[in-house]
Amino acid sequence: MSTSNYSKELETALLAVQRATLLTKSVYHSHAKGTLSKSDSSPVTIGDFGAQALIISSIKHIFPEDEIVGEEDADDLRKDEKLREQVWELVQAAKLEDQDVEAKIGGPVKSVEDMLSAIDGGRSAGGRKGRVWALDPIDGTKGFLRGGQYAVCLGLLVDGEPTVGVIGCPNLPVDDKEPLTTTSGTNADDSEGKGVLFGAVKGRGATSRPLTKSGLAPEQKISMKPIHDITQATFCESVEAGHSSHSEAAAIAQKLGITKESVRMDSQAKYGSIARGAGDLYLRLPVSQTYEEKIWDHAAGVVIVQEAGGVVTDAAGKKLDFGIGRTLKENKGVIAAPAAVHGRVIEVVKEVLGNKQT
Ligand SMILES: Nc1ncnc2c1ncn2[C@@H]1O[C@H](COP(=O)(O)O)[C@@H](OP(=O)(O)O)[C@H]1O
Ligand SMILES: [Mg+2]
Ligand SMILES: [Mg+2]
Ligand SMILES: [Mg+2]
Repeated sequence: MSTSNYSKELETALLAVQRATLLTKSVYHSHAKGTLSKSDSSPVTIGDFGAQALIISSIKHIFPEDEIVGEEDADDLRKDEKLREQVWELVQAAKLEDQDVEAKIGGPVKSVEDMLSAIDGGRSAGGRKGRVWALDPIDGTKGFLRGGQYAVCLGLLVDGEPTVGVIGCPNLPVDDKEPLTTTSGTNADDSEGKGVLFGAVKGRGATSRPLTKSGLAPEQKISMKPIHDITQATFCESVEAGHSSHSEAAAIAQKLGITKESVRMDSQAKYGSIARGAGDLYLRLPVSQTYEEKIWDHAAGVVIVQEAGGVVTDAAGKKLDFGIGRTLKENKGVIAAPAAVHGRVIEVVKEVLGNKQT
């Protein structure tokens, strides 16, 4: 393994994600989001395709040997000319203002064919060996469509280990200390002055900075809030009850003595929010016994939370295994908490899930 400190990977990921958020923000504000239904009946928009094209094009330019596991592929765009043209317009329009900064991530995507092959560059099967990027061009697509939180997420796995993580959250406040409330995830207006970019490298800590339209803003260190009394904790969960069981989360919170209402928010904005100390715990409790969590839904968030002083495991307390392929098929659920209380939270999760654990 190389002795790299991953600063080039981090800078590339931060700028590529920042550029992609310019595209997603423009779609967020438009009425026509070009929504399609995928084979698993989940939604995808022109924003998802466009962001994936921009980010993979940057990675391919700077790190041509790396593997990429991206959520989307270009099949629908190859079939549908109107959709393809819509995405191409977005991709051409999304430019960082400073050309020198834009050049650092490979400059503009040059043609429609380059755009399609970039999107299809995310078809890697993943695996245990070498360098694999995990990309979620829009995480929380349902939140994106609803007007809630969403995130652009990019992680680098090295030999299966989450090593670099970047998350862009256009609808979160810039201020790390703004506490989460039950409305944090709703009616987000994506206005100027909002939006945060999280970054972390394994062993080097986690940071946040405001999203900009050009070069990177100055960063600040972030860390999880120390918990002195778990009954005062704030926990986050999915808005979608079909992604994480709300009733089991409520039962776990009650057993822990937590009285505050949960904060429901879409996307990996949950990982960023607890990493910066705006919330404390993230509970994702499996609803279906067959669903396999996707590596792109967690890779970036895991590095950021770990580097901010947290521990992330599945609902049984097992380490998440990112080295098996495109999914976390050996894990069920996800629990993220400050290191000091993670063990206690897992005890209670096991009590509540009880005989449901396999
Ligand atoms: N049955 C299920 N259980 C858990 N996660 C699911 C799920 N069906 C879809 N998801 C994932 O949940 C992600 C959103 O997470 P959250 O609920 O925290 O916002 C989706 O990401 P996308 O929006 O990128 O497709 C999708 O991959
Ligand atoms: Mg999706
Ligand atoms: Mg996702
Ligand atoms: Mg997605």
